[in-house]
Order: sequence, then C-alpha cells, then structure tokens
Amino acid sequence: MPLIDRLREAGYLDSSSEDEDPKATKGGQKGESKGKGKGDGKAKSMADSATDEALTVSFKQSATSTEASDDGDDKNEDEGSNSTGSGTDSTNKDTSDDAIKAEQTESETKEETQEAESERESKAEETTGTADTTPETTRPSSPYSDYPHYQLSDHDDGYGSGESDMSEIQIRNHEKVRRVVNNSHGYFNVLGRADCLQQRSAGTIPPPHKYCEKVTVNRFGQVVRERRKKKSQPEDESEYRIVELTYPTGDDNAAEGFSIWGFKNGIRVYRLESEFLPRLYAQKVKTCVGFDYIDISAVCPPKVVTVSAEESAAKAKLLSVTNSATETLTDTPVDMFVDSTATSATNSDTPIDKPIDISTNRPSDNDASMSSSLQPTLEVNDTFAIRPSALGGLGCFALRDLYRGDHVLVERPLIRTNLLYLFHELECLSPEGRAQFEALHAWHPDPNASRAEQIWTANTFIAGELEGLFVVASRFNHACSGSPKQNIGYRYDRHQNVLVLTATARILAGTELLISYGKSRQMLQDRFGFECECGSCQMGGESTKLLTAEELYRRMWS
Ligand SMILES: C[S@@+](CC[C@H](N)C(=O)[O-])C[C@H]1O[C@@H](n2cnc3c(N)ncnc32)[C@H](O)[C@@H]1O
Repeated sequence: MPLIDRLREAGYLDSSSEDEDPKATKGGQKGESKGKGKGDGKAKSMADSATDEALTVSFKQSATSTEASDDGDDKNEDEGSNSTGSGTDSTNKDTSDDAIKAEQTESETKEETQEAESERESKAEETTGTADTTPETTRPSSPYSDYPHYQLSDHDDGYGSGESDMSEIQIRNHEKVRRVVNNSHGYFNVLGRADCLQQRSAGTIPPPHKYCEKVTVNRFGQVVRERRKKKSQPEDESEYRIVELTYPTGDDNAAEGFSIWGFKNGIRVYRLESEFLPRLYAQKVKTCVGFDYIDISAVCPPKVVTVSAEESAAKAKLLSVTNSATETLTDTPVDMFVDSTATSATNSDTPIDKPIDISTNRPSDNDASMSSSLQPTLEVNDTFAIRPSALGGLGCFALRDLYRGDHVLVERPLIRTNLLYLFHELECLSPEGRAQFEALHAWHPDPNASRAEQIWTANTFIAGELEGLFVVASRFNHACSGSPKQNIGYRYDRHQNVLVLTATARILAGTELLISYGKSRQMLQDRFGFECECGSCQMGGESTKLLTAEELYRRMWS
C-alpha cells in the first residue's frame, strides 16, 4: 500500500484538518500558494520516494510521538481537558442532539478504529525492531546528534527550488502540528525529549493532558466539542512544538520560516529550520521570542562562499582593485576570492590595476607536508601553502613570487562573535566547522581556560566590533611591524564580512608569509605565549595582567 494511504489510514494525515483549523493553515499564507494543490502531490512524491521501509517507520515514529503531544498551544484542547463528555451547545438542544450524537459516535468509532490499527502497527514495528533502523550514515549531520533523529524525507530537492523543496505533513487535526520538511538535509530533529522528561519528573513541566478537544461548527450551525482521549501517553511526548514564523521582510521568498522549539540541557531552544531565513531574522526572533538560544545551524550553516569561474569573470569585470605603491590596503569591497593573476609585475612599486580572478587550485592537493586535517578547510588559493614553520607549529609559505598589493587571502569568518556568545556559536557549527575550529592552535595565559577559549584567544582577529575566527588566516605567524620579515598586511572588510590579507612587499616563492600581531614583546608573551625574536619589537610596555581576548585585541589593533 502506498505510504500516503498508510499514513492516512493510520490517522497521520487528515485531509479535513486544514479547513477546520485556522492555525494549522496559517502557513498557507505562503504555503498555500506554494504548497496548496500540491499538498497531495507532495505527499505522493514522498510516498513515491519512500522505497525504504525505514523511512516509513521513522516517519511514523515521529508522527506518533508528535501527535501525542499537548503543548498547550491549542487553546481548544486546554479548555476541554476537564470535561467529561461532548459539550454540545445547549441553546440548540432541541434541533439536533441526535445528529450531534450520531456524528460524535461516528467520529469516536472512526477514531478508535484508527487508534487500534495504529497501535497494532506500532506494536508490529516494535516487535520487528524496525523503528531505529535508519542507517547512521544516511542521517545528516546535526549539532543535536545526541537527540532522536527522524528522517522524514529522503528525496533531495535542493536548496531554494521553490515548491519542490517543501513538504507538509499535517499530523492529526486536533494536534495542530505541522511538519515542514524544508531544509536541504530533509531531517527533523526532535529536541530535548530527554531533558523534558527530567524536567517533568522534577515537576517543572506540567504533565500532558489526557484529553484533547476539537471545537467545530457542524452543519446545523452548532458548536460541537469533540473530546478525544489521547491515543497513547509516552512519557516524553509533549515538550516540543513545531511552529511557523512569518517575517515581514518585504521579500516573498525570504518571508517564511519554520521552526521547532524544545529544550536542550534545560535551555529553551528555538531551532529555525528554513533556509530562507537570514541570520538577521534569526536574531530578531531571538529578541522577539525571548528564547534562551536560537539554533540557526540549519538556517545559516557556516560555509565558505566559493565563486564559480563564470561568476568570478563577471565580477572581475565589475571589480578591479587598485592599489597604489603607498597604500597597500584598499577600501574597495572585495569578494570571496584570491588573486592569482599577478604573475608579471616587475617590482613592488608597480601600481596594480588588474582584474581579480579566482583560483580554486588548492596547494594542499599537491602538498604532502600539509596536515590532512587542513585539506578540507577552505578554498585556499595557489598563492601559499600551509606547512610546518620554524617559528612553531604551522605557517603559510608563498608558492610563487608575490608583489606588493597582491591579495593573498580573502576569507570569511568561521565564527564572528565575542567571548560571551562563543559557546553558543560553537554549538551552531557544523561538525566540519567544529573540526576546523578544534584543529587550530590553542593557547591561553590562564591555564584553567577551556580549550575553546584557548583556541579563541590564540587565533581571533578584530572583525568590526566583534572578533572573528578565520580558519586559514589563523595559520599566519607573526613578525613585528617594522621588521623586514613582516610582509603581509590585513584588514577586515565589514561590508563583505571578510578578512583580506595583502602582500606589503615583494615576496619570493618559499618565503614564510608573516603578519603582525602587535609590537610589544611583553604583550606577545602574555597574549600568545611566545617570545618574539625579530629584533624590531619593543621590549617593555604592556602589563602582564590577564586581559580578556577583547581587551587584548583592542589594545593590539585599535
Ligand atoms: C595564530 S597562531 C599562528 C599559527 C600557528 N603557528 C599554528 O600552528 O597554528 C599563533 C601562534 O603561533 C606561534 N607563533 C606565531 N608567530 C610566532 C613567532 N614569531 N615566534 C614564535 N612563535 C610564533 C605562537 O605559538 C602563537 O601563539
């Protein structure tokens, strides 16, 4: 039997519910135009694509646990939870008591049949042990991998493909729960169930209602209250909620978002799931909704923007950066590219006025000395390679002759924040991002500092009013400004949110590329734990007092 029919039979899809439940159809503000009329088709496409039994089972599992929830969102449910029978409107008693009863009986019978069937099915699932058979490898990565993970859809419609990437599954009208599979990962992660259990046992979360109630107007114009006993009451059922958000962005495509909230480690987590939502709106939601933590990893996965060759060529036409001999760093906005076209400049004083190209050649591909953990990091160019340095750890080395004004690296931050929000930001990182972070050099003047703080302190650059962690730029070692060894300058471009590293002198292939972290030997010692021996740095000056990363950096680069 096709999945769609099985879902319907089991009561997980209710075609009448959209009309009856204004809240549930609210998403139709947008979803209707996109999804209406395709609701069935979408479900069908799910059914069609559901060749894998595990998909069906895990969906059911999700639906079962979801539908059992009573999160208090539904006023109707709450109101009716204490009544003992159907609450027919008393003013119209004489006309249609019988009809109402008949309807109710019919509805209850139907409900019971569905419940019985569904129970049978879930028992069968338990017995056969299929409920958790979704192979781990097929599951998309998630920062919440410690929580149950339900794969709802295995078809990959890709990002932003309009209608096709949105599936709506309404799970029982009286539950008013909507599931929107609207991210490229196609996963649904139920948050915080274990924590909810804990909180409930601690008495901080009210127990779920045993009944829910649906209020409708029947064909005689009477208000009918249908009270239903909830199907099953698994203990961990209710403390998450799927909601939808609509943002008045003025841009239709960006105006919709879907999210889930729940608890994680006792913290209310609001997980935004729409790819359409920019980070800005996530922040707005955070402010408006007042949640403790907004998980935006599904919305804004940290990623490096790679410009395609065509895009690059088009941009190169529009954008040409001119660097004068005296001004090595330009204010011209830059894109995420690396300049690899400077091959024939004759000396460092030659003004550079050339189009910017992008190179996607990674030195790491050919460079055996490069740590394998670095290879997948970023779109590194053919200008330099990261290798072990005589100064300590790794460093960046010119792969070819460079000229003053050459852009060596343009990089977006993996994280841009301040210490206060560092840990939240870390939680938002993808596993790959987290691995990139963890691979960085770590040092902190306070031996009790966490590793995250050590990494943050040892690597961040000032990025506007915040600090930014740039995975590749972090590998550049230091030479004091004024020292002949310092050959790279940098600036943060706040418009593009990129750090731009530029050659400040003629650099021969093989030379280590060095930026200046500051000029005080004491500060370098306090802040980075190394003694600079360049000879150009100043001896005394800075206090040895432990400063925050922000304070330290402010002193260094303000
Ligand atoms: C931002 S990291 C630079 C990359 C680092 N070498 C690595 O392996 O990732 C800063 C650290 O590099 C080392 N370092 C950078 N410049 C140095 C220098 N001139 N002399 C000695 N150590 C240096 C210090 O350990 C410093 O804390």
